[in-house]
Amino acid sequence: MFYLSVPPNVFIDVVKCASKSASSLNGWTRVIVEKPFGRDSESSAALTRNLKQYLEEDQIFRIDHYLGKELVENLSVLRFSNLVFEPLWSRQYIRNVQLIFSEDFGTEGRGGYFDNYGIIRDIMQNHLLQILALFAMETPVSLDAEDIRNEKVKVLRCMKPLLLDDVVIGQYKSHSKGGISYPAYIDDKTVPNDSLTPTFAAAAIFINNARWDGVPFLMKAGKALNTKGAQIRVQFRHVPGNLYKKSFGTDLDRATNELVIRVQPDEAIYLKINNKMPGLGMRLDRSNLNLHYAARYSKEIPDAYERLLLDAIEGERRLFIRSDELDAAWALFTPLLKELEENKIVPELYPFGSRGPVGAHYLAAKYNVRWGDLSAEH
Ligand SMILES: NC(=O)C1=CN([C@@H]2O[C@H](COP(=O)(O)OP(=O)(O)OC[C@H]3O[C@@H](n4cnc5c(N)ncnc54)[C@H](OP(=O)(O)O)[C@@H]3O)[C@@H](O)[C@H]2O)C=CC1
Ligand SMILES: O=C1O[C@H](COP(=O)(O)O)[C@@H](O)[C@H](O)[C@H]1O
Repeated sequence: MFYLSVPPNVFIDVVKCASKSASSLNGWTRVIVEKPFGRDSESSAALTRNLKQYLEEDQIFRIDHYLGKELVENLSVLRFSNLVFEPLWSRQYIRNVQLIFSEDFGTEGRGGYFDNYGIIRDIMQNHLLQILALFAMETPVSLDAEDIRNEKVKVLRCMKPLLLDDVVIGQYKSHSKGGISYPAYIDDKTVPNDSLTPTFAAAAIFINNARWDGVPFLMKAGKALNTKGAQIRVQFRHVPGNLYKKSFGTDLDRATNELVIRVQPDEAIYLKINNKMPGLGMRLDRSNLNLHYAARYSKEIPDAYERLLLDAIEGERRLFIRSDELDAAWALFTPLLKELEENKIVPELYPFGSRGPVGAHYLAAKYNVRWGDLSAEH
């Protein structure tokens, strides 16, 4: 097994040499490829074409380490093995879904790699989109790798390519707090000082199928923000004819159920519900039904790469990206990326350590959504 932890410009040479001089004669030869799998549809297709000169598709293991994270693996279990969730998993009950990634540090010396890609290619087109595909796909025929990947491809193909109007980009600027000064993205020595590369992006994605028609899937990813984490938030619709409407005042959104899958840190799955506060009066409260992993399990959660490497050794392809999945993913983002770059769209600056550009709030508001991670009681 070869793990290509090398710069992408040497992928093909390494694969060529490995397949000609070091492939197994009587066992198997597999190659794990790290992202970036190209920069857009064309370069990704060229990379696949070149790899396939030397390898069959089933020898190529394209890694997306988010698929190896415990709570991303658990997504299908949650959906397909609990009667209470699957019937609610559609436009009928779900108002919006949010996929949120944040880091509280900047590019810190990795700007050379990052500046050529930006946050949309670094996080959204792969990690967040993969989670979205698993979240939104139809029930697969079985847990077999091909059955699951078939469903992921189908749902990716139902998504509408992203529109510039549904995207906000940002870039962090320097900021001083408590006597400490935090650098701007362009202060990174490996980044050109006129770089327009986004370090933050928010986007609204729609899925053109019977299950999800009209439901906004909002993605948000950023570096140098106020927190580090990754989460999936599912905001359910209002209760029709709610008998307790008066108790919620004018803000009915606060009263809707929300399912939160906290991928990291401090893994948890919790459901926000309304309940009566104990006492003689009738006052309502919001509480969490909480599966908190650290409290429930004493066993350490394996690192995503541990799981994925073990799967590759065992020939299990379920958590690796098939070439048609990759094509479908690039088809969604390539027109947007081209438009951003050709028109030199200027990112909105946000201070290092902040909650990101205000544009992200306007984007959410356009679809009557509030980011769940920014609410007072998230
Ligand atoms: N670092 C990151 O944050 C991220 C990395 N990745 C991907 O992960 C992989 C590894 O990243 P990273 O460790 O940062 O990469 P580096 O650029 O630091 O290179 C990793 C290795 O590649 C070897 N290498 C470089 N050039 C050649 C060459 N011409 N021929 C043979 N070997 C070469 C280097 O060997 P030597 O030390 O001998 O020079 C080094 O061991 C890459 O595919 C990258 O795209 C993806 C996302 C983020
Ligand atoms: O692939 C990448 O992921 C890391 C974040 O991974 P995590 O497991 O620490 O959440 C990100 O920092 C990097 O920019 C990106 O290339």
